[in-house]
Amino acid sequence: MTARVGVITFPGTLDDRDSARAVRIAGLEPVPLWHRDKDLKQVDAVILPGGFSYGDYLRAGAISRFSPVMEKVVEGAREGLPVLGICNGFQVLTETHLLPGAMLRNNHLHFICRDQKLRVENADTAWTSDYEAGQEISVPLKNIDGRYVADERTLDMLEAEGRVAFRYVDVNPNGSLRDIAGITNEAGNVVGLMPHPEHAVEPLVGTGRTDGLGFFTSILKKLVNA
Ligand SMILES: NC(=O)CCC(N)C(=O)O
Repeated sequence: MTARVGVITFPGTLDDRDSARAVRIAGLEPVPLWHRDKDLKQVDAVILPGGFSYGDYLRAGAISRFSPVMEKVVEGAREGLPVLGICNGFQVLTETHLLPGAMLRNNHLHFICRDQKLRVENADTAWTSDYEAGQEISVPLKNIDGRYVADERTLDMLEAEGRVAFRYVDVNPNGSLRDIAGITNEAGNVVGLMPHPEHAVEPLVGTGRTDGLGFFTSILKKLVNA
């Protein structure tokens, strides 16, 4: 028996299909969830995919956090449900305060779309256990509101607790403080990052790299082979 991973679609979500595909390639069953769903259909984990939910109006993720499904996501996350927010999904996670900090416009004010090198700093989370700490991976990055910020105290706390899960390597593409590309909550079940692992899971497409697959095999191991 395999585990079921919910993939939420908000109006304006773009990457739900690729996320579901990555889940399937890893050997898990993707379960489509709609932003108006009032329950999570008993899934074992949830992915908030990338895109422009609600057109990024007000602030990216600011309206999605009020979608009915988010009530259950927040409740589940607090009880240990694994949740992964990718790009716009990370923006939603900061807006719901499941993860600290906020995403601002890139410091150069442009949308960027390219492959980006990252270092996996924390390989002990639900979504990164199939990587080695310190491992460098390259996956696509595509956003305009990708600049991670938080106050100094929060940044120091994240560093001290090992909660900076990913850091940009070689170049900081957007002015994110301390080169932060993604973070985790204290328990390691909620992870958010700006780059897109779900777009780098098959050798025949894109750059041919499969560096993003580890996110999905990590959760497979946690849920099925644990
Ligand atoms: N790829 C994405 O998820 C884009 C995210 C986004 N809303 C931004 O431009 O910042």
